[in-house]
Amino acid sequence: MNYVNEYRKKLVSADEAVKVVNSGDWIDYGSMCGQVVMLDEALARRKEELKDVKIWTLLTLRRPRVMDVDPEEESFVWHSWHLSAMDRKIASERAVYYSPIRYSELPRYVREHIEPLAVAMLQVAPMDKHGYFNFGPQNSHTRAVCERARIVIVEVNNQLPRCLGGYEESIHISEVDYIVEGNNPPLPQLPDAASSEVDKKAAELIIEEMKDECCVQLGIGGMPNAVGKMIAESDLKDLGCHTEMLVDAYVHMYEAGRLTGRKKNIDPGKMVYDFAVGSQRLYDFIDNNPLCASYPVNYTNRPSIAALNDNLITINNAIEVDLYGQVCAESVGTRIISGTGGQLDFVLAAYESRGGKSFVCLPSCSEREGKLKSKIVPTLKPGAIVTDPRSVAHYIVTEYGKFAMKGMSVWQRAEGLINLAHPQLRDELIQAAQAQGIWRRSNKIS
Ligand SMILES: CC(=O)SCCNC(=O)CCNC(=O)[C@H](O)C(C)(C)COP(=O)(O)OP(=O)(O)OC[C@H]1O[C@@H](n2cnc3c(N)ncnc32)[C@H](O)[C@@H]1OP(=O)(O)O
Ligand SMILES: CCCC(=O)O
Repeated sequence: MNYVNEYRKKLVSADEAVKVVNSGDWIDYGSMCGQVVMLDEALARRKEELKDVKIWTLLTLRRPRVMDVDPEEESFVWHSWHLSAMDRKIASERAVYYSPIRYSELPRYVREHIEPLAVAMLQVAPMDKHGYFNFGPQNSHTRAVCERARIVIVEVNNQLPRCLGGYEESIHISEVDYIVEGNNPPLPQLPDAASSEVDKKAAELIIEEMKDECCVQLGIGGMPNAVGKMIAESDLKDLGCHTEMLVDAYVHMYEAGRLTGRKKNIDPGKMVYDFAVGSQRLYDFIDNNPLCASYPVNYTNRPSIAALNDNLITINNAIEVDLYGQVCAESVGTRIISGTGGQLDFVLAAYESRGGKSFVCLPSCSEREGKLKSKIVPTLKPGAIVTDPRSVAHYIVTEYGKFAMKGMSVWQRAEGLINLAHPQLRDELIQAAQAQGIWRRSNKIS
């Protein structure tokens, strides 16, 4: 079948396409590398005509034009399923409304619980000969959004890698209402940041717990990426990849011969991921690569699926951990930093996996205003969000050690966690533990 005529009929300018948006509408802007660019500029040009257009997105990587033209938030309201560093910056200037959700639940939530969206707009790769537009490196909940929208507008970007499924990695032209040919901006790049000494020490402690053939999930943030790079330099063999976010570290692991996926129980031989953000090297690696399989997040992150892989090792980051073992990975007190994302999904999945282990890693402290501030804290700051309840978190790791706290009593947790704190900050934590009634006389610090 030839789709060229249908393509021509649906092809419009960005200004023409965004005429379908009305005041009060809920619309979706695409996620991550797939957020719209030309359509965003065109919508921003309609600022004076529109009021209260509510925009959904997830993990903003480019500053949207609609935010710049509407500082009073009269025309456009920004909603995110997960905040990126860019969203945090926007949130310091104006409201960004976050919806707390376990990321694995998002496609079903979109399909079954939100009101139909007026418009879904998203970037896609150029149409293939079968009439499909590939979503690029953001499978996520994209297909669910398209199904739930009355009108679908695609903005074609020939820079988007074609990410093979899995499933739900593309949309057919018959399901698209308007096509806009974009100006092909390069993808947002996450620099492959150098690892600190603290990252390296934590990474060594985690790698000691890993064995050949285990399956690796790396979470978002500096430390998990550092662990990934050190895995590439280890002598581990036949590792597998089943992850939400594909990052450069997996390319390092693959190229170093560490990662073959041969022993995975599901999707053997495939690097399974939900979305990818990284350097151009990563985008080139996943492009049309049958080694990689992109899946919606209700496949990658659902604990009962991820856990089908034996020896699932999940490595995520946190902001603070309290002496009871509650993990906060998404706020500093009431100040939102990110979101639950897939962290809880993968903590649950690792424990369900035969031989699996979840690691939440963080530097023991940060230095602010010339003072060391512990990230192991007596209690979380007022308003801090518990990402992983104490009943599910498994290993906590800092540069000073690791502690498997699952099932431990509160006094064992206090001891184990204080041993992960910076040595200069341990005494005050012991005093707090005593005051909280979770320190026994026999407790000791190594
Ligand atoms: C993606 C997957 O594959 S699945 C699951 C992974 N998802 C998750 O874990 C979701 C929640 N986790 C996260 O979002 C991240 O891992 C984080 C936020 C915990 C850490 O990410 P990093 O990029 O390493 O964080 P970083 O150290 O740069 O801190 C982020 C911000 O919080 C601030 N911050 C972090 N800890 C503290 C603290 N204890 N006190 C004050 N501020 C803090 C930093 O200053 C920084 O602020 P800025 O962006 O305004 O400069
Ligand atoms: C998009 C969600 C990212 C995360 O899980 O942290």
